[in-house]
Amino acid sequence: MDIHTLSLSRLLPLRVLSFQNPNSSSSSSSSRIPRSHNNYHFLKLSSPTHINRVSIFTTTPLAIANPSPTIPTTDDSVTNPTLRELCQSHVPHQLLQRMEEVGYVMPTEVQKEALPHLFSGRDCVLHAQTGSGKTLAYLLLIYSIVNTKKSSVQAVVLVPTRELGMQVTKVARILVAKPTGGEGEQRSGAIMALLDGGTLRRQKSWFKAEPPAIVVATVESMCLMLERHRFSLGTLRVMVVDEVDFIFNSSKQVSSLRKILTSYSSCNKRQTVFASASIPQHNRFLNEAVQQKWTKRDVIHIHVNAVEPMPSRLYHRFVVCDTERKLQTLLSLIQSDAPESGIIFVGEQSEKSKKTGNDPSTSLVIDFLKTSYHGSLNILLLEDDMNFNSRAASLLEVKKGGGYLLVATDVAARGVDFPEMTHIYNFDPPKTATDYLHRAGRTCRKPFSDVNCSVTSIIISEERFVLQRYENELRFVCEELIP
Ligand SMILES: Nc1ncnc2c1ncn2[C@@H]1O[C@H](COP(=O)(O)OP(=O)(O)OP(=O)(O)O)[C@@H](O)[C@H]1O
Repeated sequence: MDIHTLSLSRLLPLRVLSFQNPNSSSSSSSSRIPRSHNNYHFLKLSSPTHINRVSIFTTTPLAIANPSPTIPTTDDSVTNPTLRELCQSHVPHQLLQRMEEVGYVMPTEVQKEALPHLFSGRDCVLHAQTGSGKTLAYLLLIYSIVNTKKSSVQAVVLVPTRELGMQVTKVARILVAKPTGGEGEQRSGAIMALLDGGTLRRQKSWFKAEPPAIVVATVESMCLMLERHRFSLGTLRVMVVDEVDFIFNSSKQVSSLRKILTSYSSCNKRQTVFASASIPQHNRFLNEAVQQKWTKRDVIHIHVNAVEPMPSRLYHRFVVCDTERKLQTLLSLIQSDAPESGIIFVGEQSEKSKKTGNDPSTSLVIDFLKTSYHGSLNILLLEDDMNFNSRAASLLEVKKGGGYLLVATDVAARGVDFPEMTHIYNFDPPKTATDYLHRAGRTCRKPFSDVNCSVTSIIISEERFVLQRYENELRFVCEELIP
């Protein structure tokens, strides 16, 4: 078996290995961890104090990361290429212009490592931090392959939620919009979002009359289209599965995804990309991908920042209180933090709790904030049980920019980009370390920014050990806030 794993932080020469103690007065640690809050003081460290944070900076590409040997050079365009330089002979000129206009000039780490492999036709598993720019990496591959003027489906992006689908579609459309002063126009309808919900029927007939070049679809919608023979994968050149671990873990989606991948495996001339910030047991996954022929044998695993799966500008805190004090504690935190925008994650209501007629946590939090919070942030809700129009309306508000507090279930935890987000609150604890990672990853999403963001878990004392497990697994340190 010929699977290549490029775990950059393991393979690259480690440039800096720094151990920082938040009690030290070094400027780097103090700039990272704000020390004073109106109502809270950091009094206690929850983990051993001798190793507080391990930051590993891996900025030099290794020869092994490239398909051809690296020739040592002092030329900056080789060691530090721009996105234009990486994409030059692959992506249409107009799109490069547009990309720069939008603000994508320098590649993020995962883009720098992945794009040469993607352009060379290799199947790839993109495994990199939340907010590290995986979406742009696979969209650039798609635009290097498809002819948007042609009426046949050449690329499919599969996503687990409608919200993520809307976002990917938006970025895909922004990239092919006419650049200022540029020439030519894209075929309208070259990109289609095939997401569950109201417009699906209309889209199906449109799909038949004039197939789009690129389809962004939820797994279930795509499976339905295939089963009803409204669509075949025969013309496909590239398939991307975003948040792949989530889909494989979802009892609702996994069998549909397997059907799609099995059907796709018989296509010729195909390229496959899987993406996520978390791919537990990735070696097993890669083996299965090859065995099931979802990918070619030389699939490449691009693992960026394997040691530090969450952005290093993110700092983690927790506060312990009684269940009855949780809402009040949340309010105090919001008042002292004064977030630009924040998400309050709450657990999904169990079937049992629904049957007994209890209110879901989301309603409790929303109702409490609407009566008790008197700040300027707009209070919004996003949860599974909302109808599609209300979900879309909340997302639209969020996408207008900062200035909101979004009360959400984990439906908002995967892939959705909230660039203005500065604070995450876990009102209910995440169920797994992976859930923690994706919730926390909704902040710090401006790749080249140095703004600090925080994630705060409000827990009862019995939940402390669960958080400790997440700290060990994800290798971060959580500080206790004492009210
Ligand atoms: N090269 C770049 N330069 C500047 N900004 C970028 C670049 N690439 C991506 N971004 C921005 O970074 C943010 C995060 O990107 P993106 O949503 O693709 O991350 P991701 O890796 O898919 O995250 P997740 O794992 O959470 O899905 C977006 O706002 C995007 O516009």
